Amino acid sequence: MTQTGVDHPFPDHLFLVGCGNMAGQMLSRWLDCGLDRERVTVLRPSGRPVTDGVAVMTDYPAALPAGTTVLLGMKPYQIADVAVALAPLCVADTRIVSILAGTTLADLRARFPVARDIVRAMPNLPVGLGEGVTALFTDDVTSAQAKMDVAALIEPLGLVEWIADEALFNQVTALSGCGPAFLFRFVDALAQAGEAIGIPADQAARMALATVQGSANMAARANDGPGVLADRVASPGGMTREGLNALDADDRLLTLLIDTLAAARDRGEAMARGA
Ligand SMILES: NC(=O)C1=CN([C@@H]2O[C@H](COP(=O)(O)OP(=O)(O)OC[C@H]3O[C@@H](n4cnc5c(N)ncnc54)[C@H](OP(=O)(O)O)[C@@H]3O)[C@@H](O)[C@H]2O)C=CC1
Ligand SMILES: O=C(O)[C@@H]1CCC=N1
Repeated sequence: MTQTGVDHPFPDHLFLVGCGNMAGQMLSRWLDCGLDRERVTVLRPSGRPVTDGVAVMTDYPAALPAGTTVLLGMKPYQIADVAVALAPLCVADTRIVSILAGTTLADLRARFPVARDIVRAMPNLPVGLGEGVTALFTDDVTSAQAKMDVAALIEPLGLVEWIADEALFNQVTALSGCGPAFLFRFVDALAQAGEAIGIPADQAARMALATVQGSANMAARANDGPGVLADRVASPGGMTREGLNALDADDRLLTLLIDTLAAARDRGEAMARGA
């Protein structure tokens, strides 16, 4: 890695295969952090521009520049077609970072046999703000230098967590990769619940979102865990305790969330089996 952004080391060249919702957020953050646009190429079938100065192609180049890191950012089921075109362009030091859900490292190694350094990454959408979570996994074939360089690339996106056991990758994806969707649902439900008990809809929506935002920021800065913070809102004999009692009855919320994460995890496992 030779190009240095404001504070961050970036690869000599970044080749994004797909640049939709997720890879687009990653790229946006990297550009904000000083990634040189001339060192980025995006391949996307639509050919839609990404942003000024970033080259967009609709087909593969004849070769990849030396020191390229490839970000696989298309849909997981497209890996077969992508690999047929991309694998011949890879050399031993082409680095591959895959954000494909449910696509194992073994699968990637089989499709890109020449590339030594392959890392699975599971980001989530707030990476665009530098407030995301990205899980990383690789094996011992990937060099220590590549591990450090990929971690450095991911670091400006937010929290980085290396996962020791790939078997946990679908669980982690369920929690943090899918997590923003679950939280967005919660915000919606909180607003709808407010409306259901009589608050005007637009006001309930604004108040629900601001409550979640402020509370998340507070929890992130607090010395105490969220359980203690919840109890601090609840005055003895007061309103919050009654509400928490409803939420906690028969572990309703916990059970719902376990079911939610398990369903997402199971889908990842099915995708890994090719379903
Ligand atoms: N969305 C999320 O929150 C998260 C997604 N992921 C992973 O990110 C990946 C992309 O998801 P997401 O961004 O939501 O999807 P999008 O549909 O938003 O983006 C898919 C991208 O792939 C491009 N594409 C389509 N067909 C091909 C092809 N044959 N070859 C190369 N590129 C192609 C599309 O091109 P075009 O722009 O021209 O349409 C688009 O840029 C998935 O593998 C998913 O598992 C991981 C974590 C979170
Ligand atoms: O829904 C998906 O499959 C991807 C993985 C995590 C978020 N989106």
